[in-house]
Amino acid sequence: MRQYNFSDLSISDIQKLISRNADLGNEIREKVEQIISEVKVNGDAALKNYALQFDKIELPSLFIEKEEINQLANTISEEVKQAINVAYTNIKKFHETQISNESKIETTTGVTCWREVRAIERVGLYIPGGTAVLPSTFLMLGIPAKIAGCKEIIVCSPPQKTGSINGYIAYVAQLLGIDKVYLVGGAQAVAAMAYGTESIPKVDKIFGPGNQFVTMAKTLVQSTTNTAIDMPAGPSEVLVIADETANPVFVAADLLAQAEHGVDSQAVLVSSSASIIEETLVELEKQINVLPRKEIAAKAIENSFSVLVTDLGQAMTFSNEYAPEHLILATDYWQSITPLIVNAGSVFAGNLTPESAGDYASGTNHTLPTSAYARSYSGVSLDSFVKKITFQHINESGITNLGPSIEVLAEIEGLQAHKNAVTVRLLESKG
Ligand SMILES: NC(=O)c1ccc[n+]([C@@H]2O[C@H](COP(=O)([O-])OP(=O)(O)OC[C@H]3O[C@@H](n4cnc5c(N)ncnc54)[C@H](O)[C@@H]3O)[C@@H](O)[C@H]2O)c1
Ligand SMILES: N[C@H](CO)Cc1c[nH]c[nH+]1
Ligand SMILES: [Zn+2]
Repeated sequence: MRQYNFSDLSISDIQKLISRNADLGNEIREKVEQIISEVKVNGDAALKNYALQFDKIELPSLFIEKEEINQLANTISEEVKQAINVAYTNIKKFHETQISNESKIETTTGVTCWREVRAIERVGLYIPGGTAVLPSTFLMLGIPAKIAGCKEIIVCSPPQKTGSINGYIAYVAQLLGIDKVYLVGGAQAVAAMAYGTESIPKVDKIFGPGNQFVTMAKTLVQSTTNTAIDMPAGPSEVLVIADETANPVFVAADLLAQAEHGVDSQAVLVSSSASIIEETLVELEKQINVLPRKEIAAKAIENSFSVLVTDLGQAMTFSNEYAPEHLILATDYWQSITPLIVNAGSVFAGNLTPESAGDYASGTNHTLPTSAYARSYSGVSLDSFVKKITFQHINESGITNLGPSIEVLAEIEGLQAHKNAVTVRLLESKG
């Protein structure tokens, strides 16, 4: 982990730190463009070839259905089912609070405006399954999709060594009432959902996190098809703000929790205490050695850094520039700095709040913007699965009241037909 002192950093140093590993872009873009065009032209055949090439599996069928899903779901222990049920309940509770209930407004006499919510009809959920299979991501995407009432929910996840999905993914599918899962991963899954293949229907919007191939594919199909995406949700990252009240054992554990996701993950420590930084570095060494994914975590930590700041205010300045996917406030004084937060995907407040809680089971969604997209995007929520359609109704007093203003505005824009659409009604209502 590289170490910096905030007061020694120039603006361009800060820009460099904030850019993460953006220089990987071009090479990955070319590869992903190639995958997308192959899927567009050769459909299912291309998907089977990529399963062989990247996942090392020969697939007789690109999907599994209800019977096999139920059999696989039965293979998991009661203890795991219970834990998944706890997560399911909390995530559902939190997302149900997001059901919107807007009222109609009469903006001026006789003119009523309102919005009505409609579910996006066909959604595609990408559940990562490369270096780790993530049933938790299935909960995070499937629950709001179901609450929203999406008619068709297409689920893609990379095939496992068994040529199928694992029992945990199957159990979540069963809980959500999803009867089909496509065994397709990576950029090819995104291409399939954006263009459609013989087996996989084209969807209106693609959701879900993934590695750099998945994230690049989402970004590309968004600009070349009419399929939307949730957001760029790439390699996981965390920024921990720690003061002298922080516990270095907890801080190191939180940094490693995101570092173990992938070699391209970033774990950033911003602290007003030099000794907390030192002790955390020692803890990192200790804790990393017992991790099964220690090689991955070690690479990510190597690509990560710490910044020594003068106080919590300066820590927040850096954090807002970095715009982390996850922001942990490892301080007893967290309430004093939450008003200063401008950019973050999700915030974990106080020393007893591990980021893992949000990853799994507290209720908030873990599909969040990475690579500084937290500056402009929110994480996935119920809103991501719906459209809000505006309506208006104008009665006779409304057109009499508002019509003349519309006529003037149309006139100054030189749009006579717009003006006429009002004038003919005004003439009619005057009799
Ligand atoms: N931002 C978020 O909200 C969030 C949430 C969960 C996970 N994540 C991130 O998701 C990522 C999951 O990545 P993963 O790799 O484990 O799973 P993944 O499912 O995203 O990717 C696996 C697929 O990548 C493709 N692939 C692998 N190597 C390739 C290559 N050389 N060329 C082309 N395609 C290739 C294969 O098709 C494989 O099936 C991690 O980076 C994790 O940090 C982010
Ligand atoms: N931390 C990931 C989001 O960046 C989500 C996740 C899934 N499982 C564990 N963690
Ligand atoms: Zn995680």
